[in-house]
Amino acid sequence: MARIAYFGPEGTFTEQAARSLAAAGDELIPFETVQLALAAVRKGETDAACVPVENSVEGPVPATLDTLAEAEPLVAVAEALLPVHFSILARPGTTEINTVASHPHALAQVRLWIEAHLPGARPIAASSTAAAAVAVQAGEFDAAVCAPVAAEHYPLEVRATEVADVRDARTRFLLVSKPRQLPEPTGADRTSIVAAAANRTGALAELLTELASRGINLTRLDARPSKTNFGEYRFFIDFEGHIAEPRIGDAVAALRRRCRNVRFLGSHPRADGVRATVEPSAGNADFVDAAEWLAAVRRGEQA
Ligand SMILES: O=C(O)C(=O)Cc1ccccc1
Repeated sequence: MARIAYFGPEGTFTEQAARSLAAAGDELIPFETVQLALAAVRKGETDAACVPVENSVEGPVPATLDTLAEAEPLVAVAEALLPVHFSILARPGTTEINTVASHPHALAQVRLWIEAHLPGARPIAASSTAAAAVAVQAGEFDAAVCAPVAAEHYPLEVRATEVADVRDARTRFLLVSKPRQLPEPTGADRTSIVAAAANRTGALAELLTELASRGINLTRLDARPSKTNFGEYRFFIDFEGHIAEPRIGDAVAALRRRCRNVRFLGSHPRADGVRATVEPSAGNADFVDAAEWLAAVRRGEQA
């Protein structure tokens, strides 16, 4: 039985994601921020943490990326992909809605709906969708934009369901733990790293070329400021494949050679099950064959 921290409070999308990743009997423990959920794993208070990492409409979740890049290393061991549509909750009897609170990612995804259905209502940023529900319950705001499950946790009235400006929006969540034995490769895996490229002409292009030349398909590239030197960036790179595979290991070792700093953020099965596309001559068998041939040449057994 594992203890799993999640970005809460109860009723967030992240709780839904954590439930989908947890095994029977695991204990789920809410934390008010992404940083606190990840700190709980680092301190050993929990075995893992579930946090949002990217949204198909709003892009990366900066708190997650920055916290994974700093302090003691953590690695993603699994991921979940949730469809994201929202319920609008209000206290029973509320007639006028002047303020609508939610997580900034949620507000950004219902801006048009609010303009059309609650004209003039002021959007208010809350730490999470469920924190907005708590604030509405306390009378601080009139309505909250929430995950559908929030209606089961808070005594609020559901005013609208299936709200979303963009159909089929999705958010990807990570289950993160201290570095430990990696999940087995499945053929449909994702590897994540964060790299501080040297501050010189072509440094990022060189990193990407290390991946491209080994036929590795990127699934995400985000730049975040290093925070210490203005104009210096960290690059978060996700790509298809598992670090146990020769071609992926070869590429990550090349990045380690080239960069001031590389941190491995995990290899795990993709939630969408999409198998890696491998270019001709860039398959694992090709890398193994080339390494065996080279070893034989070096032993003087082949030319
Ligand atoms: O606030 C939440 O419920 C979260 O889990 C973060 C989030 C916010 C908006 C869309 C998806 C996830």
